[in-house]
Amino acid sequence: MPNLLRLALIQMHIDAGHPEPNFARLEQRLTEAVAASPKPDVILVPEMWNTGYALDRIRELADPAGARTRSFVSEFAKRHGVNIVAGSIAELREGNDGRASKVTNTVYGFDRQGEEIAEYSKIHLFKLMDEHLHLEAGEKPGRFELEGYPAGVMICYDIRFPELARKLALEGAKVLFVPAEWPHPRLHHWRTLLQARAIENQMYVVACNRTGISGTTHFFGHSMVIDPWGEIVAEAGEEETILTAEIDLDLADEVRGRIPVFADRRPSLYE
Ligand SMILES: O=C(O)CCC(=O)C(=O)O
Repeated sequence: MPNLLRLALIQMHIDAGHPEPNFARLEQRLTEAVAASPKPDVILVPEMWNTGYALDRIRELADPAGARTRSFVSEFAKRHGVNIVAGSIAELREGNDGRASKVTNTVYGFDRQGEEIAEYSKIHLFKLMDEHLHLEAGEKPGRFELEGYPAGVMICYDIRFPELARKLALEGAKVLFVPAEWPHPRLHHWRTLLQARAIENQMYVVACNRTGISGTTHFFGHSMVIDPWGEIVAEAGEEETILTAEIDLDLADEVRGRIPVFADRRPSLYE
């Protein structure tokens, strides 16, 4: 029996430095997404959707312990019986034992019962946008279970690190979720890297990018769903939209059987 999952990717504008309109916009988009027929099984949201890249004020803007985000997403997921991979947000973490608080770029996953099933903080901070000056990097990969299927999550710049995607695939992930804020002029990097991660790891890649302009930075959307053979199943343009697609997770096993990359690896020579 095919393991079908219907996806909805919320490609939306984000107001940098203004969490209130961002919460309101996301609630509206989530409501639109679950009103569709058929209803999605999984919803994916872009990176840093609560604050955008207002890094100079990120400490005052970040969500303390992610509490507001967690309760909002958990409640929505439960009310509508839908899984949500909730973007990522700027989360303020209080330091223990007198250590200073820190801000992380963190994604949470919630299941249809509203239970938290994933938490991952971006491992590779993007120096070109000064992330490393304001945020603290995560320390562990984002492998989780989604309705019994092995899945993984990486955030934006992380997709430039094939080792991380490979690790998740080796741990069984058949689908990789990628929330992002990826701007022009690097559309060809975005598309090529996402396709490469799908082809080399023989897994679905589901990537949701923001859209709109923030300061001088122009985000291009182009959220994508790519199958384990590298075919683009769905791709958005540059406008706000909800991109939908249906995926069959059995295809990952079929492709892995067709070209047995994982069986043919010789890690002793290159790891
Ligand atoms: O790697 C890139 O070109 C974009 C990465 C990025 O914008 C981010 O990680 O926020």
